[in-house]
Amino acid sequence: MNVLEIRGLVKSFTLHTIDGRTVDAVRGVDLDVAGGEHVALAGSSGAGKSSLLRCVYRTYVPTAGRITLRPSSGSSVDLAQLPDTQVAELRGRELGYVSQFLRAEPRRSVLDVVARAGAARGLDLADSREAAAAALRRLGIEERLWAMHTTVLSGGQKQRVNLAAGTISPPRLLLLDEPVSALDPVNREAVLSMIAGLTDDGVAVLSVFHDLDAIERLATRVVVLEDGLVAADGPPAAVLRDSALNLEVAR
Ligand SMILES: Nc1ncnc2c1ncn2[C@@H]1O[C@H](COP(=O)(O)OP(=O)(O)OP(=O)(O)O)[C@@H](O)[C@H]1O
Repeated sequence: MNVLEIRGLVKSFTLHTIDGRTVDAVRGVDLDVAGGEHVALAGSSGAGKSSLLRCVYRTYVPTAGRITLRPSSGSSVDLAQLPDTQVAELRGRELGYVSQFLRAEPRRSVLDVVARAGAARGLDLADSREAAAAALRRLGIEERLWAMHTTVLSGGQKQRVNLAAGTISPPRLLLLDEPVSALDPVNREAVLSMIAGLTDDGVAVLSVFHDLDAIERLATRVVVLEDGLVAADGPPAAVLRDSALNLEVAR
């Protein structure tokens, strides 16, 4: 069953500082993601991949189109039209987003940051701290780092804390924007297996990886964007080897 159905999605930006010029980042995209499916967005720089993810998470308000999310209970909602307060509620249990950057929280410890994400997903205080500890162990964050402030972590540690927070109590739909870009090979491997496990558990995943190997290993489908439009949609093996699509995915 589809967890996410996007129809006719358009996102345009008006550049007020440059003569009010308009940039059309997403120009009419249709896309479905079912539970237990991992759809990877591919395509060259500026094709609209991150803008599309941000429209689904509603960091960006879409210019036109529908983004239907089927929550675990209750009726479907159109994320494109939903009031901000209801979007905030959905960002708990239903909708998760992990970008390559950890939002700086100067006075919070690593454990707090992850536990707060658990609380936002509806866990009570004790459960959220326990779940945070489990998530940090899963991501290989040593216990000696848990009391530290997130600002002092290395790039790779920050990225793993971010992943721990994003997956502490897996949402129904997980959006990933280059989540392994700062990781060393060992940690990258651990994170890729964890993401594969989430898909096996039925989570719907929509991702951007600038890494062909990660896409081949994790994706059940690849959607190639070109200039804000879908240029291809199919199984990874077929789509990634279609040289005509001129994929600029960094290895
Ligand atoms: N906040 C914004 N304001 C203005 N233009 C934007 C904004 N965000 C994205 N764009 C523009 O939209 C287009 C698509 O950008 P987007 O970041 O979605 O592409 P992408 O496929 O994710 O690229 P990359 O692989 O380089 O991250 C680009 O031309 C970009 O400059």
